[in-house]
Amino acid sequence: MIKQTSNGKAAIRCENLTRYYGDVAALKQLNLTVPEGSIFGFLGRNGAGKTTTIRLLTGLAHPTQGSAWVAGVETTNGDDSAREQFGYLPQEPAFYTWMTASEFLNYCAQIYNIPEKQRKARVAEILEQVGLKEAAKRKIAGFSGGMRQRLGIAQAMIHNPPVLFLDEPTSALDPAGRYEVLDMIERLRGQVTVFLSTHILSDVERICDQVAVIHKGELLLVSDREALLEHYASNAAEIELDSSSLDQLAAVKQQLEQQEWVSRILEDQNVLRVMVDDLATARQNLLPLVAACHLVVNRFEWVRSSLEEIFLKVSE
Ligand SMILES: Nc1ncnc2c1ncn2[C@@H]1O[C@H](COP(=O)(O)OP(=O)(O)OP(=O)(O)O)[C@@H](O)[C@H]1O
Repeated sequence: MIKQTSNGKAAIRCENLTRYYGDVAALKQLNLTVPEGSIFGFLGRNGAGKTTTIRLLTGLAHPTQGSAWVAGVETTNGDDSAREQFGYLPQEPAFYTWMTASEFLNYCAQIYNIPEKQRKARVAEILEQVGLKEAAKRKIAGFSGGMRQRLGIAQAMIHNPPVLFLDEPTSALDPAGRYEVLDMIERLRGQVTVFLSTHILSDVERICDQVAVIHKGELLLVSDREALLEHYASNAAEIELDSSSLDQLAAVKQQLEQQEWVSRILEDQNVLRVMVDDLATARQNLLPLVAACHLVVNRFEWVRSSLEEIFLKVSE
């Protein structure tokens, strides 16, 4: 497993965390340390065990085995003493949509026993922080997906916890909504520790300092993002074909797959990403091979691995 550097105290820690649902092992023997102040990406396909992990780490579900701590307070001992230490945004958050954003947050502040005198100021502060100040008096019913998720993050942060758990905060959003939510999360860097589960690799690649990959309830790797990319860095060439050559794509792909030095080919519309094991041989042979197919190529470049390739490699 690649080394995960530790920069001081752990914001989240668990030992042998395990959960069975009947015969289904939703999570097996998870040992994890999330450094304080990091944006931690918890990456896995649907059904990998992400929600189960978050529910166990926050004490919302009970483990079959193992223990967990958030900000040094145990969450798996059956009481709610750790409640103040974290905020949680579920995968499908529910809102009272007839309320305005500030009414809703005021209500959340009451649940957390924030004294009445401080509530108004806290609500105004958090609305500003998540970029909803202008929408404070608008009813939630009219909010976009991105606005709702930012409001969800505001409710999770209302009591100023040191740790935030966000379960797939971007998966139901369109590209614009994803951008605004990721941008907002990125601005939290250094203020809180963020544990963000997702199946979207580009989100992790964009904002997370640390990455863990979970697959079928098992932790496959945990690493600093850069170390991960470095470790798995394979060389790849991107070939963007002109639309006039698209009908030859399948034939070219087949030819490339037969080469010993090609390890994998990903296809995305008119772009082929050819990953190679032997760079020297590939450099000599790839372009001539493409040229021999009489393709019209708009772009050809050598690139390094993306998280997507790494994910495919480790979760096969
Ligand atoms: N309450 C439950 N009862 C039975 N099985 C469950 C329960 N909750 C989760 N599971 C099973 O545990 C496994 C992990 O589910 P989990 O919801 O944690 O995955 P996930 O990575 O969050 O996926 P998704 O993004 O689809 O929610 C799955 O096989 C799921 O069917």
